Amino acid sequence: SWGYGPSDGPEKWCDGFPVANGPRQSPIDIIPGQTSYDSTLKPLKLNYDPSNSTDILNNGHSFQVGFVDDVDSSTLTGGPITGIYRLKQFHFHWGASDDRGSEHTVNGIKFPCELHLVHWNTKYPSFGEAASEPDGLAVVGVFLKIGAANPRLQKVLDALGAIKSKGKQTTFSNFDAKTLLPCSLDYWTYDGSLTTPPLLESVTWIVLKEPISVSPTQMGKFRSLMFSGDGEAPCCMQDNYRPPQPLKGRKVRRSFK
Ligand SMILES: COc1cc2c3c(ccc2cc1OS(N)(=O)=O)[C@@H]1CC[C@H](OS(N)(=O)=O)[C@@]1(C)C=C3
Ligand SMILES: [Zn+2]
Repeated sequence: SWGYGPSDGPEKWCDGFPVANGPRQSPIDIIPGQTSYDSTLKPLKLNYDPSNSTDILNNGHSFQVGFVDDVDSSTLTGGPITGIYRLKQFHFHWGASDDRGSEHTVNGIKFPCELHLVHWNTKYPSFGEAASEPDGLAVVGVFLKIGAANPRLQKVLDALGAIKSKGKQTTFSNFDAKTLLPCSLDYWTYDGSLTTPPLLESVTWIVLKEPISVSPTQMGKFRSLMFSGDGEAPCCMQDNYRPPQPLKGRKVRRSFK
């Protein structure tokens, strides 16, 4: 299957997933001077119920915190989307060193890490089905910038010891995903795709302008995870990011002046 190495990484994904060369692939380089302010964009409304995180899983590509998504308890509304989208999971992408790791870039600048909060449109019966619809998913992207240690991240990072290798999973309850968001919800938005296979072109991307902080020590904790499973040749989980893809004429709008 696919990965982030020289033989199975982003340059090879088009072999198994031809949509990799499609018209609305993600991530992209965001060039603020080329975005257009859209006064009709609504404020983002993120109503996350802290009690419905369920588990934390090393899926061999990243780690993800899952949420109960059979009721409208953790939802995204407003912003560029219509209707109600439910939070399914959040996960991160990061680098082997602090000079890279984010998927979206801003004026070509890479951040050391990027958080993705994945939501699906409740007009469809499930995440899996929504994932193949052009308006099926909405992912909120948050950049992490090197600075002071972020206490909001610590509970997540302290759980990583229990899911070091691929396939490991443990319960992770009462985590309020809202605490990971920056003060400002100003955002850029564009039509894109999943950034990992199956690379489906079903995502309305909502990338927050304001980053949250992470310390170098905390970044080290991300890199202590393994792509590999127990009994496999150990391989550190790092550089699990797809580089920016061609814009192909897409417009990027912004919610702020
Ligand atoms: C399409 O069915 C599944 C897709 C899954 C995916 C992921 C995780 C689980 C998936 C499960 C799928 O099948 S299912 N069981 O939900 O029907 C990826 C995690 C990283 C990536 O998110 S990103 N970077 O694009 O924002 C995800 C959400 C992409 C697909
Ligand atoms: Zn992601």
